[in-house]
Amino acid sequence: MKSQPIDIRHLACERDQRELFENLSIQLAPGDVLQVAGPNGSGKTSLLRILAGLLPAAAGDVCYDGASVFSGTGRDTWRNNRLYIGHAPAVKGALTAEENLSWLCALSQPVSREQIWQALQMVGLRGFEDVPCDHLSAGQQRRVALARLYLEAHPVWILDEPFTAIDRSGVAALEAHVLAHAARGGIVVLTTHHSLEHLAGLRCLDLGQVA
Ligand SMILES: Nc1ncnc2c1ncn2[C@@H]1O[C@H](COP(=O)(O)OP(=O)(O)OP(=O)(O)O)[C@@H](O)[C@H]1O
Repeated sequence: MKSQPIDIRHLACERDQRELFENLSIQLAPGDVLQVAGPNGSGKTSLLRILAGLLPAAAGDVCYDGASVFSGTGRDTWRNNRLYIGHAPAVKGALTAEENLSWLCALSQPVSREQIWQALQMVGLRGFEDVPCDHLSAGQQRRVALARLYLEAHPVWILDEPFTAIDRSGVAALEAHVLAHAARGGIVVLTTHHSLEHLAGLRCLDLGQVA
């Protein structure tokens, strides 16, 4: 699904009365993959949460298709167009992988059992559909959360540390999926401490140089 442009304008972030960054401006076009980099505590997660609409900005605006994502119909449109996966896998331990995905996806678009099984196969979890998530490893739990990228059709992905606890083949598969999404006109904003320099066309925003 093709994204509309994203315009981040003069954004500022404060946490506990400490300024993390200010006057952050960047435009993202369909096909862009942006890695938000920077040292621990520089505000990468905070920026992604602001973009996702989960944390208020101290100043500035973010526009999607020309409308502010912070209020009114622009906010509703944005919620329908962006998929945020936070740094904690956010799966419920008592529920199976299939039940978690069914529940998570129902918030945006209901999916069939077959679709869920296909997505779990894509992230290497075929055969684990019926296992409660608290019986899965850390990497497997993250794979359950990442299966949403194969199920939901949002043009904008906001991914906080998606590679954490993922093994080498899983990282390669996810990188390929991110590039394929961008090639279809999607936009991906992600944080990671992994080097992604080998990804063609990758853009980088270093918060260590913005503050
Ligand atoms: N819930 C919170 N309440 C108040 N301050 C917070 C909260 N979470 C984070 N902070 C502060 O905001 C700052 C930035 O945190 P953030 O998680 O955005 O950084 P980060 O760049 O993602 O770090 P890391 O690389 O360690 O994941 C930190 O100094 C942290 O203390």
